[in-house]
Amino acid sequence: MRSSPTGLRCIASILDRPFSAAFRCVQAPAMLKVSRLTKSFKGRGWRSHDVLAVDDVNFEIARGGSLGVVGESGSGKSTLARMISRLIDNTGGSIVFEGIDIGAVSPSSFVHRPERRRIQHVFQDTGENLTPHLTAGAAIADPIRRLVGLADERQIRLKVEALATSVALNPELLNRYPHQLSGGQKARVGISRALASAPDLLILDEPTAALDVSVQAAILKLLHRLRREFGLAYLFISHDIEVVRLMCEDVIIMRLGRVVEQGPTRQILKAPQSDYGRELLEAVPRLNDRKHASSAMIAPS
Ligand SMILES: Nc1ncnc2c1ncn2[C@@H]1O[C@H](COP(=O)(O)OP(=O)(O)OP(=O)(O)O)[C@@H](O)[C@H]1O
Repeated sequence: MRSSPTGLRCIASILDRPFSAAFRCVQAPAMLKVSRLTKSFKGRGWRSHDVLAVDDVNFEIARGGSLGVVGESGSGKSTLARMISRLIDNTGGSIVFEGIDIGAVSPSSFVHRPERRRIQHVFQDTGENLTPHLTAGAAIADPIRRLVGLADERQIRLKVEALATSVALNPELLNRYPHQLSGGQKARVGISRALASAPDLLILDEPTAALDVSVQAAILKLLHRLRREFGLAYLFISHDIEVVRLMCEDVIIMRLGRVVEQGPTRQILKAPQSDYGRELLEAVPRLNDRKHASSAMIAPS
């Protein structure tokens, strides 16, 4: 469920202040540098043509930094995220992570690279994507075996319990199957899985889109705390510009594959320079502005 204007006010009051304020003054060298990144999907079938899903995108994320990506449906946000996680190949440009152009590594080779465990992708509806026949504990143990290489069952169990504790998931729930967990509990399992390999960068693709507002606020709070505790950097994709306002120091606004606005979130949201940026913001209510309460969200998928 998407957050309503009331929900946004509720989240803001729960959070007290934008998470991003705590991190704003820290300037660190780029951990991730994306340059001229492009993805074109080949057209298939009669009268179809290629789709330029991401077109010449450039940005940097510092260690521990956070970049929000907003834009209407089909603007290329998920494609951008999937290229950085190396789930799909780019057709042009570079993705330099800690000095290595991982954009030159094919997705099939990337699974064997040391960078694989350092960049983790949290999918939209992460909890809904859990394997039905694996308990929560088994789902969290999977990346510990696969990516961390732990084989000792006792050590794995201890690590699973520590991860569950770090995301405030009661360890008693680890024996349950996904259908026996709430949406928020499943989201916590999904986030634990992403944290299992001690990543430096989390790619969060609409991580709270499927959750209702109070659960959304709890998960956003959790993500904020994890970022501070583990020094994580976030690439945070959202339709919800208010969530990005709360979570990210920097933002890019995408339209038709291109970046139309880019810079510090506070600055961009206060004074967007492009027509599209202005349109987007006009469609979003201020947290305490009842006048615009009916048009809360950026166009949904
Ligand atoms: N595998 C694919 N083959 C062909 N075209 C694709 C493929 N994946 C995405 N596209 C196209 O690329 C464009 C960008 O899609 P993408 O999913 O990245 O947008 P998005 O901004 O994440 O949208 P949403 O917010 O709805 O998830 C769209 O026009 C989409 O139809």
